[in-house]
Amino acid sequence: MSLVIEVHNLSKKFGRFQALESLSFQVEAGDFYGFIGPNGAGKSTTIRILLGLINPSSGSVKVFGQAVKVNQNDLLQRMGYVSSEVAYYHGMTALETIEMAAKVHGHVDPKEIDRLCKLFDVQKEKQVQDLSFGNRRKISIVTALQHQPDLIILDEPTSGLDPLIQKNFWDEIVSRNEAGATIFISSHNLAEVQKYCRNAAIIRNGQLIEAGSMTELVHNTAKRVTIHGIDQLPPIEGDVKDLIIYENSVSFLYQGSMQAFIEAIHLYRDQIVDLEIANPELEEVFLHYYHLEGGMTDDRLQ
Ligand SMILES: Nc1ncnc2c1ncn2[C@@H]1O[C@H](COP(=O)(O)OP(=O)(O)OP(=O)(O)O)[C@@H](O)[C@H]1O
Repeated sequence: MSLVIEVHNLSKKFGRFQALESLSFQVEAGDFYGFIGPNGAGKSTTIRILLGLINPSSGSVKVFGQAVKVNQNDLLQRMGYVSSEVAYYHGMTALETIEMAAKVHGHVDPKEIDRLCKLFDVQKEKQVQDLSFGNRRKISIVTALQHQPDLIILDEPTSGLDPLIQKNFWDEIVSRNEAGATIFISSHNLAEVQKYCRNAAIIRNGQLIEAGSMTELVHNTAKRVTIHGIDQLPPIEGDVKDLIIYENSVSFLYQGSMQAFIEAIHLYRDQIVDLEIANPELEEVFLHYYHLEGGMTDDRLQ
């Protein structure tokens, strides 16, 4: 399988601030890849480097096997990008803005513009400065998709979109992925990432903390255990977090040996009426990583 994105030892400094540090990950052709991390983790900075909008301080970035800066124009023809913030030239309508972007690409089918505008309910004749945030975001989605890119990079694409448009958006992105496009998405909506992405990377303070398949990310961390019939935590050896004690049940995240767990709950075998062991939601996995020692401290100013 060929690689569409190769990020190797990438570092970026803004003055004395180390925004990215030795970041490495790869995205294969046809993947649906999630890029997650809290505010300020370095997601947009990485994406801007991938697009050649800013330069790395060190390390290398390749897209479709080519150095981004060397072949930027050719590469951008094959990429579609929805940025986290949208700004357009005032005095132009939504349609004029979309058509201007189409001219830059040079090979956009007007019927496709029309289809996408209908799908996302774009207010074509309104001036961009008069549009709401969500309606401006729709322009950015149409301009990112209209030229049938092979790589679609989405930075917080659904923020500001109403639920109906969000659904249309995901249907469209899934069908583009099924047709062969590679999707790279940064999002704070972890339910969304878990639902659609096959692989993901988690970054914190500019560093990669985990990357792998969505199944591995969710399975290799703690399990969510709920025991019905008792109202105290059995003496389990292992890592127990996020304990919630209800009137007649306990629920917690457990990471440790299953044998130790079974031995501990065996002591309560006469009281236990039901037992649930589930993989946590991605949101719980995310919190697990961010509450590791030192997780929230940001000491990147040097
Ligand atoms: N041009 C810049 N000059 C100085 N610092 C910057 C610049 N751009 C980004 N940063 C800093 O780099 C860090 C990473 O920013 P970035 O926008 O990549 O984070 P993010 O993960 O996309 O966050 P969010 O989820 O809030 O969008 C932040 O602390 C930000 O303040």
